[in-house]
Amino acid sequence: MEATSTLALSSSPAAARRSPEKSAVASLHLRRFPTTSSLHLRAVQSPALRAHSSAFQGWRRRRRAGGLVVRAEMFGQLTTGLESAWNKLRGVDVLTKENIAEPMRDIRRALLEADVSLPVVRRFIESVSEKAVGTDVIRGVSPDQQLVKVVNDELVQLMGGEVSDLSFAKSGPTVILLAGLQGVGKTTVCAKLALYLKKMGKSCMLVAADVYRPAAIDQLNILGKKVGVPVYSEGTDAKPSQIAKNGLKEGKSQKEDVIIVDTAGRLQVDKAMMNELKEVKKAVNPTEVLLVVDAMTGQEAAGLVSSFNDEIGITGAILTKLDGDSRGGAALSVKEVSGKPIKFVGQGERIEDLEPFYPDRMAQRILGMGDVLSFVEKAQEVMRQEDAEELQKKILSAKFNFNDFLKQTQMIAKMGSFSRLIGMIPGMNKVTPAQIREAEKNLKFMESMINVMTPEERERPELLAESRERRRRVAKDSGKTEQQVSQLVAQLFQMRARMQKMMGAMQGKDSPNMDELMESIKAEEQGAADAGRRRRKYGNLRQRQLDAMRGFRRR
Ligand SMILES: Nc1nc2c(ncn2[C@@H]2O[C@H](COP(=O)(O)OP(=O)(O)OP(=O)(O)O)[C@@H](O)[C@H]2O)c(=O)[nH]1
Repeated sequence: MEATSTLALSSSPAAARRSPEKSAVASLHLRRFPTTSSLHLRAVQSPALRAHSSAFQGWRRRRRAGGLVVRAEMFGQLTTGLESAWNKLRGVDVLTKENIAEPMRDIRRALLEADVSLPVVRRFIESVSEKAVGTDVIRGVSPDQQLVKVVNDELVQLMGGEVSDLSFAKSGPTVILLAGLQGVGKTTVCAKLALYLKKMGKSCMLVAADVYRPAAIDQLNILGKKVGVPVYSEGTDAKPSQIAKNGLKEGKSQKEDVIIVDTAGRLQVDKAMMNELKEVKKAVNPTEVLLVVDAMTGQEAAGLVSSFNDEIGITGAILTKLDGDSRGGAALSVKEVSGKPIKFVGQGERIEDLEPFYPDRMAQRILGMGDVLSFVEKAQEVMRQEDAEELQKKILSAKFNFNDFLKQTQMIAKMGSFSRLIGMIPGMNKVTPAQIREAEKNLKFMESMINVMTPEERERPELLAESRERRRRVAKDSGKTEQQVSQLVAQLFQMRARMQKMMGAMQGKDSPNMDELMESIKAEEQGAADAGRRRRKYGNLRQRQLDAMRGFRRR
Protein backbone atom coordinates (compact mmCIF):
# COMPACT_ATOMS: atom_id res chain seq x y z
CA MET A 1 0.00 0.00 0.00
CA GLU A 2 1.50 3.29 -1.04
CA ALA A 3 0.60 5.07 2.15
CA THR A 4 2.66 2.77 4.30
CA SER A 5 5.55 1.88 2.06
CA THR A 6 9.01 3.21 2.68
CA LEU A 7 10.59 4.25 -0.55
CA ALA A 8 14.33 4.19 -0.89
CA LEU A 9 15.03 7.00 -3.28
CA SER A 10 18.15 8.02 -5.02
CA SER A 11 18.28 11.59 -6.16
CA SER A 12 20.38 10.82 -9.25
CA PRO A 13 18.99 11.55 -12.75
CA ALA A 14 19.56 7.91 -13.72
CA ALA A 15 17.39 6.80 -10.87
CA ALA A 16 14.77 9.33 -11.91
CA ARG A 17 14.70 7.77 -15.38
CA ARG A 18 14.45 4.28 -13.91
CA SER A 19 11.60 5.19 -11.61
CA PRO A 20 9.86 8.45 -12.52
CA GLU A 21 7.13 7.82 -9.92
CA LYS A 22 9.59 7.48 -7.04
CA SER A 23 11.51 10.45 -8.30
CA ALA A 24 8.38 12.57 -8.30
CA VAL A 25 7.78 11.71 -4.65
CA ALA A 26 11.40 12.56 -3.88
CA SER A 27 11.25 15.92 -5.57
CA LEU A 28 8.03 16.66 -3.74
CA HIS A 29 9.80 16.08 -0.45
CA LEU A 30 12.83 17.99 -1.60
CA ARG A 31 10.63 20.98 -2.33
CA ARG A 32 10.05 21.07 1.37
CA PHE A 33 13.69 21.58 1.95
CA PRO A 34 14.23 25.17 0.99
CA THR A 35 12.17 25.96 4.08
CA THR A 36 14.43 23.86 6.23
CA SER A 37 17.62 25.16 4.62
CA SER A 38 16.71 28.82 4.92
CA LEU A 39 15.62 28.05 8.43
CA HIS A 40 19.07 26.69 9.06
CA LEU A 41 20.72 29.81 7.62
CA ARG A 42 18.64 32.01 9.85
CA ALA A 43 19.37 29.78 12.78
CA VAL A 44 23.13 30.19 12.44
CA GLN A 45 22.72 33.92 12.63
CA SER A 46 21.35 33.56 16.14
CA PRO A 47 23.93 32.08 18.52
CA ALA A 48 21.23 30.88 20.86
CA LEU A 49 19.71 28.82 18.09
CA ARG A 50 22.94 27.46 16.71
CA ALA A 51 22.91 24.37 18.87
CA HIS A 52 19.44 23.53 17.77
CA SER A 53 20.27 23.94 14.11
CA SER A 54 22.90 21.20 14.33
CA ALA A 55 20.05 18.78 13.71
CA PHE A 56 19.64 20.31 10.27
CA GLN A 57 23.33 20.10 9.61
CA GLY A 58 23.19 16.42 10.51
CA TRP A 59 20.38 15.96 8.08
CA ARG A 60 22.25 17.80 5.32
CA ARG A 61 25.32 15.62 5.91
CA ARG A 62 23.18 12.53 5.59
CA ARG A 63 21.62 13.93 2.44
CA ARG A 64 25.04 14.63 0.90
CA ALA A 65 26.33 11.24 1.95
CA GLY A 66 24.09 9.37 -0.43
CA GLY A 67 20.61 8.23 -1.26
CA LEU A 68 17.58 9.80 0.28
CA VAL A 69 15.10 7.72 2.21
CA VAL A 70 11.63 9.17 2.20
CA ARG A 71 8.66 7.70 3.95
CA ALA A 72 5.44 8.29 2.07
CA GLU A 73 3.44 9.74 4.94
CA MET A 74 0.01 8.70 6.03
CA PHE A 75 -2.29 11.59 5.07
CA GLY A 76 0.26 12.36 2.35
CA GLN A 77 -2.37 14.08 0.23
CA LEU A 78 -3.14 16.57 2.97
CA THR A 79 0.55 17.14 3.70
CA THR A 80 1.18 17.96 0.06
CA GLY A 81 -1.83 20.29 -0.08
CA LEU A 82 -0.65 22.21 2.96
CA GLU A 83 2.84 22.54 1.55
CA SER A 84 1.63 24.81 -1.20
CA ALA A 85 0.28 27.14 1.49
CA TRP A 86 3.71 27.56 3.13
CA ASN A 87 5.33 28.05 -0.25
CA LYS A 88 3.12 31.04 -0.99
CA LEU A 89 4.59 32.89 1.97
CA ARG A 90 8.18 32.86 0.76
CA GLY A 91 9.65 36.32 0.81
CA VAL A 92 7.02 37.97 3.00
CA ASP A 93 8.21 39.68 6.17
CA VAL A 94 5.22 39.40 8.37
CA LEU A 95 1.87 37.60 8.32
CA THR A 96 -0.96 39.94 7.41
CA LYS A 97 -4.64 39.50 6.66
CA GLU A 98 -3.86 40.15 2.99
CA ASN A 99 -0.87 37.89 2.48
CA ILE A 100 -2.37 34.91 4.29
CA ALA A 101 -5.54 34.98 2.18
CA GLU A 102 -4.12 32.80 -0.56
CA PRO A 103 -2.33 30.31 1.72
CA MET A 104 -5.55 30.03 3.71
CA ARG A 105 -7.40 29.15 0.53
CA ASP A 106 -4.84 26.38 -0.06
CA ILE A 107 -5.29 25.10 3.49
CA ARG A 108 -9.05 25.16 3.08
CA ARG A 109 -8.82 23.26 -0.21
CA ALA A 110 -6.40 20.72 1.30
CA LEU A 111 -8.72 20.06 4.23
CA LEU A 112 -11.79 19.70 2.03
CA GLU A 113 -9.91 17.32 -0.24
CA ALA A 114 -8.92 15.39 2.88
CA ASP A 115 -12.66 14.94 3.45
CA VAL A 116 -12.89 17.09 6.55
CA SER A 117 -16.45 18.31 7.00
CA LEU A 118 -17.21 21.84 5.80
CA PRO A 119 -18.27 23.40 9.13
CA VAL A 120 -15.08 22.02 10.71
CA VAL A 121 -12.98 23.47 7.89
CA ARG A 122 -14.69 26.85 8.25
CA ARG A 123 -14.05 27.04 11.98
CA PHE A 124 -10.49 25.87 11.51
CA ILE A 125 -9.69 28.47 8.85
CA GLU A 126 -11.23 31.24 10.90
CA SER A 127 -9.26 30.32 13.97
CA VAL A 128 -5.94 29.88 12.12
CA SER A 129 -6.35 33.21 10.28
CA GLU A 130 -7.07 35.06 13.49
CA LYS A 131 -4.12 33.55 15.31
CA ALA A 132 -1.69 33.85 12.39
CA VAL A 133 -2.28 37.58 12.00
CA GLY A 134 -2.10 38.20 15.73
CA THR A 135 1.15 36.25 16.16
CA ASP A 136 4.18 38.16 17.44
CA VAL A 137 7.08 38.20 15.00
CA ILE A 138 9.83 35.96 16.26
CA ARG A 139 13.34 36.90 15.21
CA GLY A 140 14.90 34.23 13.01
CA VAL A 141 11.61 32.55 12.25
CA SER A 142 10.10 33.16 8.85
CA PRO A 143 6.36 33.79 8.39
CA ASP A 144 5.85 30.46 6.61
CA GLN A 145 7.38 28.66 9.58
CA GLN A 146 5.18 30.66 11.90
CA LEU A 147 2.11 29.66 9.95
CA VAL A 148 3.19 26.02 10.15
CA LYS A 149 3.28 26.38 13.92
CA VAL A 150 -0.14 28.04 14.13
CA VAL A 151 -1.66 25.35 11.89
CA ASN A 152 -0.01 22.65 13.96
CA ASP A 153 -1.39 24.03 17.22
CA GLU A 154 -4.86 24.33 15.74
CA LEU A 155 -4.72 20.79 14.35
CA VAL A 156 -3.81 19.51 17.79
CA GLN A 157 -6.79 21.37 19.28
CA LEU A 158 -9.06 20.15 16.51
CA MET A 159 -8.17 16.56 17.33
CA GLY A 160 -8.88 16.99 21.02
CA GLY A 161 -5.67 18.55 22.33
CA GLU A 162 -4.69 15.90 24.82
CA VAL A 163 -4.51 12.14 24.59
CA SER A 164 -7.75 10.68 25.94
CA ASP A 165 -6.96 7.74 28.20
CA LEU A 166 -9.15 4.74 28.84
CA SER A 167 -11.22 4.97 32.01
CA PHE A 168 -11.18 2.09 34.43
CA ALA A 169 -13.88 1.11 36.91
CA LYS A 170 -13.14 2.08 40.50
CA SER A 171 -14.21 -1.34 41.73
CA GLY A 172 -14.93 -4.62 39.98
CA PRO A 173 -14.04 -5.32 36.39
CA THR A 174 -13.95 -2.56 33.80
CA VAL A 175 -16.36 -3.34 30.98
CA ILE A 176 -15.54 -2.08 27.48
CA LEU A 177 -18.37 -2.36 24.99
CA LEU A 178 -17.35 -2.21 21.35
CA ALA A 179 -19.84 -1.16 18.70
CA GLY A 180 -19.60 -0.40 15.01
CA LEU A 181 -20.70 -1.20 11.49
CA GLN A 182 -19.82 -4.41 9.71
CA GLY A 183 -16.23 -4.96 8.67
CA VAL A 184 -14.79 -1.90 10.37
CA GLY A 185 -12.46 -4.04 12.47
CA LYS A 186 -14.35 -4.54 15.76
CA THR A 187 -13.34 -8.16 16.30
CA THR A 188 -9.74 -7.36 15.47
CA VAL A 189 -9.86 -4.39 17.87
CA CYS A 190 -11.07 -6.72 20.68
CA ALA A 191 -7.84 -8.68 20.40
CA LYS A 192 -5.67 -5.62 19.88
CA LEU A 193 -7.15 -3.94 22.94
CA ALA A 194 -6.72 -7.11 25.02
CA LEU A 195 -3.05 -7.24 24.05
CA TYR A 196 -2.61 -3.54 24.85
CA LEU A 197 -4.22 -4.01 28.28
CA LYS A 198 -2.21 -7.15 28.95
CA LYS A 199 0.95 -5.13 28.30
CA MET A 200 -0.36 -2.68 30.90
CA GLY A 201 -0.50 -5.57 33.35
CA LYS A 202 -4.29 -6.00 33.26
CA SER A 203 -6.01 -9.35 32.90
CA CYS A 204 -8.66 -9.51 30.21
CA MET A 205 -11.56 -11.55 28.95
CA LEU A 206 -13.33 -11.29 25.60
CA VAL A 207 -17.08 -11.83 25.24
CA ALA A 208 -18.49 -12.91 21.87
CA ALA A 209 -21.86 -11.17 21.59
CA ASP A 210 -21.91 -11.06 17.79
CA VAL A 211 -24.48 -13.80 17.17
CA TYR A 212 -25.30 -13.01 13.56
CA ARG A 213 -22.01 -13.97 12.00
CA PRO A 214 -20.93 -17.42 13.29
CA ALA A 215 -17.46 -16.82 11.85
CA ALA A 216 -17.10 -13.83 14.19
CA ILE A 217 -17.19 -16.15 17.23
CA ASP A 218 -14.55 -18.45 15.68
CA GLN A 219 -12.48 -15.41 14.75
CA LEU A 220 -12.64 -14.12 18.33
CA ASN A 221 -11.65 -17.53 19.71
CA ILE A 222 -8.65 -17.68 17.41
CA LEU A 223 -7.58 -14.13 18.25
CA GLY A 224 -8.12 -14.78 21.98
CA LYS A 225 -5.77 -17.75 21.79
CA LYS A 226 -3.24 -15.68 19.91
CA VAL A 227 -3.23 -12.98 22.57
CA GLY A 228 -3.53 -15.47 25.42
CA VAL A 229 -6.83 -14.28 26.91
CA PRO A 230 -10.02 -16.31 27.62
CA VAL A 231 -13.04 -15.90 25.34
CA TYR A 232 -16.58 -16.30 26.64
CA SER A 233 -19.18 -17.42 24.09
CA GLU A 234 -22.59 -19.14 24.03
CA GLY A 235 -22.92 -19.80 20.31
CA THR A 236 -25.45 -17.99 18.12
CA ASP A 237 -28.73 -18.89 19.77
CA ALA A 238 -28.63 -16.76 22.89
CA LYS A 239 -29.55 -13.08 23.08
CA PRO A 240 -26.54 -10.71 22.90
CA SER A 241 -27.56 -8.90 26.12
CA GLN A 242 -27.82 -12.24 27.95
CA ILE A 243 -24.42 -13.38 26.64
CA ALA A 244 -22.88 -10.08 27.73
CA LYS A 245 -24.44 -10.38 31.20
CA ASN A 246 -23.28 -13.97 31.64
CA GLY A 247 -19.87 -13.07 30.29
CA LEU A 248 -19.53 -10.32 32.86
CA LYS A 249 -20.54 -12.75 35.64
CA GLU A 250 -17.91 -15.21 34.44
CA GLY A 251 -15.30 -12.49 34.21
CA LYS A 252 -16.08 -11.35 37.74
CA SER A 253 -15.73 -14.88 39.10
CA GLN A 254 -12.39 -15.22 37.27
CA LYS A 255 -11.34 -11.86 38.77
CA GLU A 256 -10.55 -10.41 35.38
CA ASP A 257 -9.63 -6.73 35.35
CA VAL A 258 -11.24 -5.91 32.01
CA ILE A 259 -14.09 -7.49 30.05
CA ILE A 260 -14.28 -6.55 26.36
CA VAL A 261 -17.64 -7.19 24.70
CA ASP A 262 -17.69 -7.67 20.91
CA THR A 263 -21.07 -6.89 19.35
CA ALA A 264 -22.57 -7.48 15.92
CA GLY A 265 -22.14 -5.00 13.14
CA ARG A 266 -24.69 -4.12 10.46
CA LEU A 267 -24.25 -2.83 6.97
CA GLN A 268 -25.75 0.44 8.05
CA VAL A 269 -27.20 2.02 11.15
CA ASP A 270 -30.66 0.63 11.83
CA LYS A 271 -33.13 0.65 14.65
CA ALA A 272 -32.70 -3.07 15.48
CA MET A 273 -28.95 -2.60 15.89
CA MET A 274 -29.33 0.44 18.14
CA ASN A 275 -31.96 -1.30 20.28
CA GLU A 276 -29.77 -4.34 20.68
CA LEU A 277 -26.82 -2.18 21.69
CA LYS A 278 -28.96 -0.33 24.20
CA GLU A 279 -29.97 -3.66 25.75
CA VAL A 280 -26.39 -4.88 25.95
CA LYS A 281 -25.33 -1.58 27.46
CA LYS A 282 -28.09 -1.80 30.06
CA ALA A 283 -27.12 -5.40 30.90
CA VAL A 284 -23.44 -4.74 31.62
CA ASN A 285 -23.27 -1.02 32.52
CA PRO A 286 -19.96 -0.51 30.71
CA THR A 287 -17.24 1.91 31.81
CA GLU A 288 -16.36 2.58 28.18
CA VAL A 289 -18.56 2.36 25.11
CA LEU A 290 -16.26 2.72 22.15
CA LEU A 291 -17.42 3.05 18.59
CA VAL A 292 -15.09 1.45 16.10
CA VAL A 293 -14.99 3.41 12.84
CA ASP A 294 -13.10 2.94 9.62
CA ALA A 295 -10.77 5.90 8.95
CA MET A 296 -11.10 5.44 5.23
CA THR A 297 -14.74 6.55 5.38
CA GLY A 298 -13.58 10.10 6.12
CA GLN A 299 -16.12 12.56 7.47
CA GLU A 300 -18.78 9.84 7.36
CA ALA A 301 -16.93 8.26 10.29
CA ALA A 302 -17.35 11.49 12.25
CA GLY A 303 -21.07 11.55 11.45
CA LEU A 304 -21.41 7.96 12.64
CA VAL A 305 -19.73 8.76 15.94
CA SER A 306 -22.24 11.57 16.37
CA SER A 307 -25.30 9.45 15.64
CA PHE A 308 -24.15 6.54 17.82
CA ASN A 309 -23.50 8.99 20.60
CA ASP A 310 -26.97 10.49 20.22
CA GLU A 311 -28.60 7.07 20.18
CA ILE A 312 -26.74 5.02 22.76
CA GLY A 313 -24.27 7.38 24.41
CA ILE A 314 -20.63 6.52 23.78
CA THR A 315 -17.42 7.49 25.55
CA GLY A 316 -15.11 7.63 22.54
CA ALA A 317 -14.07 6.21 19.20
CA ILE A 318 -11.45 3.85 17.86
CA LEU A 319 -10.26 4.72 14.37
CA THR A 320 -9.16 1.66 12.40
CA LYS A 321 -7.32 1.28 9.11
CA LEU A 322 -5.52 4.56 9.54
CA ASP A 323 -2.61 2.92 7.76
CA GLY A 324 -4.60 2.95 4.54
CA ASP A 325 -5.95 6.46 4.93
CA SER A 326 -4.11 8.98 2.80
CA ARG A 327 -6.68 11.71 3.41
CA GLY A 328 -7.20 12.16 7.16
CA GLY A 329 -10.77 13.49 7.20
CA ALA A 330 -11.93 11.11 9.94
CA ALA A 331 -9.05 11.77 12.31
CA LEU A 332 -9.57 15.51 11.89
CA SER A 333 -13.35 15.58 12.12
CA VAL A 334 -14.39 13.07 14.80
CA LYS A 335 -13.76 15.16 17.90
CA GLU A 336 -15.00 18.43 16.42
CA VAL A 337 -18.16 16.93 14.92
CA SER A 338 -19.18 14.57 17.71
CA GLY A 339 -17.52 16.03 20.79
CA LYS A 340 -16.22 12.53 21.54
CA PRO A 341 -12.50 11.81 21.56
CA ILE A 342 -10.65 9.27 19.47
CA LYS A 343 -9.08 7.02 22.07
CA PHE A 344 -7.15 4.57 19.90
CA VAL A 345 -6.07 4.15 16.33
CA GLY A 346 -5.59 0.91 14.43
CA GLN A 347 -2.71 1.11 12.03
CA GLY A 348 -2.43 -2.34 10.53
CA GLU A 349 -3.80 -5.86 10.55
CA ARG A 350 -1.44 -7.26 13.17
CA ILE A 351 -2.70 -7.44 16.75
CA GLU A 352 0.14 -5.16 17.84
CA ASP A 353 -1.09 -2.42 15.53
CA LEU A 354 -3.15 -0.41 17.98
CA GLU A 355 -2.00 2.65 19.84
CA PRO A 356 -3.49 5.52 21.82
CA PHE A 357 -4.42 8.51 19.70
CA TYR A 358 -1.96 11.35 20.29
CA PRO A 359 -3.30 14.57 18.70
CA ASP A 360 0.12 16.26 18.79
CA ARG A 361 1.94 13.39 17.10
CA MET A 362 -0.83 13.12 14.54
CA ALA A 363 -0.59 16.85 13.72
CA GLN A 364 3.14 16.52 13.25
CA ARG A 365 2.67 13.59 10.95
CA ILE A 366 0.14 15.54 8.90
CA LEU A 367 2.45 18.52 8.55
CA GLY A 368 5.54 16.38 8.14
CA MET A 369 7.55 19.20 9.67
CA GLY A 370 8.70 18.06 13.08
CA ASP A 371 11.99 19.94 12.72
CA VAL A 372 10.33 23.23 11.81
CA LEU A 373 7.96 22.96 14.74
CA SER A 374 10.63 22.30 17.31
CA PHE A 375 12.71 25.10 15.80
CA VAL A 376 9.86 27.60 16.14
CA GLU A 377 9.25 26.49 19.72
CA LYS A 378 12.92 26.94 20.50
CA ALA A 379 12.93 30.39 18.87
CA GLN A 380 9.87 31.38 20.89
CA GLU A 381 11.66 30.34 24.05
CA VAL A 382 14.74 32.35 23.05
CA MET A 383 12.53 35.34 22.35
CA ARG A 384 11.00 35.09 25.79
CA GLN A 385 14.47 35.00 27.29
CA GLU A 386 15.54 38.02 25.25
CA ASP A 387 12.47 39.88 26.49
CA ALA A 388 13.48 39.05 30.01
CA GLU A 389 17.06 40.15 29.43
CA GLU A 390 15.85 43.43 27.99
CA LEU A 391 13.67 43.87 31.00
CA GLN A 392 16.57 43.08 33.28
CA LYS A 393 18.69 45.73 31.57
CA LYS A 394 15.98 48.32 32.10
CA ILE A 395 15.53 47.35 35.70
CA LEU A 396 19.25 47.69 36.22
CA SER A 397 19.35 51.16 34.69
CA ALA A 398 20.02 53.92 37.21
CA LYS A 399 17.82 56.33 35.23
CA PHE A 400 14.85 54.27 36.05
CA ASN A 401 11.73 56.47 36.36
CA PHE A 402 8.02 55.92 36.87
CA ASN A 403 7.50 55.39 33.13
CA ASP A 404 9.99 52.52 33.15
CA PHE A 405 8.41 51.26 36.28
CA LEU A 406 4.96 51.23 34.69
CA LYS A 407 6.20 49.72 31.45
CA GLN A 408 7.87 46.98 33.38
CA THR A 409 4.91 46.16 35.52
CA GLN A 410 2.89 45.92 32.32
CA MET A 411 5.52 43.74 30.71
CA ILE A 412 5.58 41.56 33.74
CA ALA A 413 1.82 41.18 33.49
CA LYS A 414 2.23 40.33 29.81
CA MET A 415 4.82 37.73 30.62
CA GLY A 416 2.30 36.12 32.88
CA SER A 417 4.02 36.21 36.17
CA PHE A 418 6.45 38.04 38.30
CA SER A 419 7.80 34.72 39.53
CA ARG A 420 8.93 33.88 36.02
CA LEU A 421 10.95 37.09 35.85
CA ILE A 422 12.49 36.54 39.24
CA GLY A 423 13.44 33.01 38.18
CA MET A 424 15.26 34.45 35.17
CA ILE A 425 17.49 36.73 37.18
CA PRO A 426 20.60 34.71 37.97
CA GLY A 427 20.86 33.87 41.63
CA MET A 428 17.31 34.93 42.43
CA ASN A 429 15.86 31.43 42.53
CA LYS A 430 15.65 31.36 46.29
CA VAL A 431 12.77 33.83 46.45
CA THR A 432 9.83 32.12 48.10
CA PRO A 433 6.36 31.90 46.52
CA ALA A 434 4.98 34.02 49.39
CA GLN A 435 7.49 36.77 48.61
CA ILE A 436 6.51 36.59 44.96
CA ARG A 437 2.79 36.89 45.74
CA GLU A 438 3.52 39.85 47.95
CA ALA A 439 5.58 41.48 45.19
CA GLU A 440 2.79 40.99 42.68
CA LYS A 441 0.29 42.59 45.07
CA ASN A 442 2.60 45.54 45.63
CA LEU A 443 3.05 46.04 41.92
CA LYS A 444 -0.69 46.46 41.40
CA PHE A 445 -0.89 48.84 44.33
CA MET A 446 1.92 51.00 43.00
CA GLU A 447 0.55 50.94 39.49
CA SER A 448 -2.67 52.59 40.63
CA MET A 449 -0.67 55.57 41.97
CA ILE A 450 1.58 55.86 38.92
CA ASN A 451 -1.45 55.87 36.65
CA VAL A 452 -2.65 59.21 38.07
CA MET A 453 0.73 60.97 37.87
CA THR A 454 1.28 63.55 35.11
CA PRO A 455 3.65 62.55 32.28
CA GLU A 456 6.20 64.97 33.69
CA GLU A 457 6.02 63.48 37.17
CA ARG A 458 6.52 60.02 35.79
CA GLU A 459 9.52 61.17 33.80
CA ARG A 460 11.07 63.08 36.71
CA PRO A 461 10.26 61.52 40.08
CA GLU A 462 12.17 64.40 41.67
CA LEU A 463 9.12 66.61 41.05
CA LEU A 464 7.11 64.49 43.42
CA ALA A 465 9.95 64.29 45.89
CA GLU A 466 10.13 68.06 45.96
CA SER A 467 6.44 68.94 46.15
CA ARG A 468 4.04 67.93 48.84
CA GLU A 469 1.21 69.39 46.75
CA ARG A 470 1.89 66.97 43.95
CA ARG A 471 2.05 64.00 46.34
CA ARG A 472 -1.27 65.06 47.88
CA ARG A 473 -2.88 65.28 44.46
CA VAL A 474 -1.64 61.82 43.46
CA ALA A 475 -2.93 60.43 46.75
CA LYS A 476 -6.35 61.97 46.24
CA ASP A 477 -6.67 60.86 42.59
CA SER A 478 -5.58 57.30 43.29
CA GLY A 479 -7.53 56.84 46.49
CA LYS A 480 -4.37 56.20 48.52
CA THR A 481 -2.96 58.09 51.49
CA GLU A 482 -0.32 60.77 51.20
CA GLN A 483 2.00 58.58 53.21
CA GLN A 484 1.59 55.73 50.70
CA VAL A 485 2.50 58.08 47.83
CA SER A 486 5.53 59.31 49.76
CA GLN A 487 6.58 55.72 50.34
CA LEU A 488 6.28 54.97 46.63
CA VAL A 489 8.47 57.93 45.72
CA ALA A 490 11.02 56.97 48.34
CA GLN A 491 10.92 53.43 47.07
CA LEU A 492 11.75 54.52 43.54
CA PHE A 493 14.87 56.28 44.77
CA GLN A 494 15.76 53.24 46.83
CA MET A 495 15.30 51.07 43.78
CA ARG A 496 17.61 53.27 41.73
CA ALA A 497 20.27 52.91 44.36
CA ARG A 498 19.77 49.19 44.64
CA MET A 499 20.00 48.79 40.90
CA GLN A 500 23.23 50.72 40.87
CA LYS A 501 24.59 48.30 43.39
CA MET A 502 23.51 45.36 41.28
CA MET A 503 25.04 46.92 38.18
CA GLY A 504 28.25 47.47 40.07
CA ALA A 505 28.31 43.84 41.12
CA MET A 506 27.65 42.63 37.57
CA GLN A 507 30.13 44.96 35.91
CA GLY A 508 32.70 43.99 38.52
CA LYS A 509 32.64 40.58 36.74
CA ASP A 510 31.73 38.77 39.94
CA SER A 511 28.26 37.40 39.87
CA PRO A 512 26.32 39.25 42.53
CA ASN A 513 25.88 37.54 45.81
CA MET A 514 22.13 37.58 45.98
CA ASP A 515 21.89 36.58 49.61
CA GLU A 516 24.00 39.57 50.48
CA LEU A 517 21.98 41.76 48.15
CA MET A 518 18.67 40.65 49.64
CA GLU A 519 20.08 41.35 53.06
CA SER A 520 21.09 44.84 52.02
CA ILE A 521 17.65 45.42 50.50
CA LYS A 522 16.06 44.51 53.81
CA ALA A 523 18.48 46.75 55.62
CA GLU A 524 17.65 49.63 53.26
CA GLU A 525 14.01 49.27 53.98
CA GLN A 526 14.54 49.82 57.68
CA GLY A 527 14.40 53.54 57.04
CA ALA A 528 16.27 56.75 57.24
CA ALA A 529 17.90 55.92 60.56
CA ASP A 530 20.26 53.56 58.80
CA ALA A 531 21.13 56.04 56.06
CA GLY A 532 24.51 56.96 57.47
CA ARG A 533 25.61 53.34 57.67
CA ARG A 534 24.45 52.68 54.13
CA ARG A 535 26.22 55.77 52.86
CA ARG A 536 29.54 54.39 54.08
CA LYS A 537 28.75 51.03 52.55
CA TYR A 538 27.65 52.15 49.08
CA GLY A 539 30.00 55.00 48.29
CA ASN A 540 29.53 58.23 46.39
CA LEU A 541 26.85 57.39 43.91
CA ARG A 542 24.70 55.90 46.60
CA GLN A 543 25.38 59.05 48.58
CA ARG A 544 23.80 61.19 45.84
CA GLN A 545 20.71 58.99 45.75
CA LEU A 546 20.35 59.13 49.50
CA ASP A 547 20.77 62.87 49.50
CA ALA A 548 17.93 63.14 47.03
CA MET A 549 15.78 60.94 49.26
CA ARG A 550 16.68 62.80 52.41
CA GLY A 551 15.97 66.10 50.75
CA PHE A 552 12.57 64.79 49.78
CA ARG A 553 11.81 63.50 53.29
CA ARG A 554 12.63 66.86 54.83
CA ARG A 555 10.07 68.64 52.62
N1 LIG B 1 -5.10 -2.40 7.29
C1 LIG B 1 -5.87 -2.59 8.36
N2 LIG B 1 -6.77 -3.56 8.37
C2 LIG B 1 -7.53 -3.73 9.46
C3 LIG B 1 -7.38 -2.90 10.61
N3 LIG B 1 -8.30 -3.31 11.53
C4 LIG B 1 -8.97 -4.34 10.99
N4 LIG B 1 -8.52 -4.62 9.75
C5 LIG B 1 -8.98 -5.63 8.82
O1 LIG B 1 -10.34 -5.37 8.51
C6 LIG B 1 -11.02 -6.57 8.24
C7 LIG B 1 -12.33 -6.63 9.05
O2 LIG B 1 -11.99 -6.74 10.42
P1 LIG B 1 -12.98 -7.41 11.50
O3 LIG B 1 -12.30 -7.29 12.79
O4 LIG B 1 -13.39 -8.77 11.05
O5 LIG B 1 -14.20 -6.46 11.39
P2 LIG B 1 -15.57 -6.50 12.21
O6 LIG B 1 -15.94 -5.11 12.43
O7 LIG B 1 -15.44 -7.35 13.38
O8 LIG B 1 -16.55 -7.14 11.16
P3 LIG B 1 -18.01 -7.75 11.46
O9 LIG B 1 -17.81 -8.80 12.50
O10 LIG B 1 -18.41 -8.32 10.14
O11 LIG B 1 -18.86 -6.66 11.90
C8 LIG B 1 -10.06 -7.70 8.58
O12 LIG B 1 -9.49 -8.18 7.39
C9 LIG B 1 -9.00 -7.01 9.41
O13 LIG B 1 -7.75 -7.64 9.29
C10 LIG B 1 -6.40 -1.85 10.56
O14 LIG B 1 -6.19 -1.06 11.47
N5 LIG B 1 -5.66 -1.76 9.41
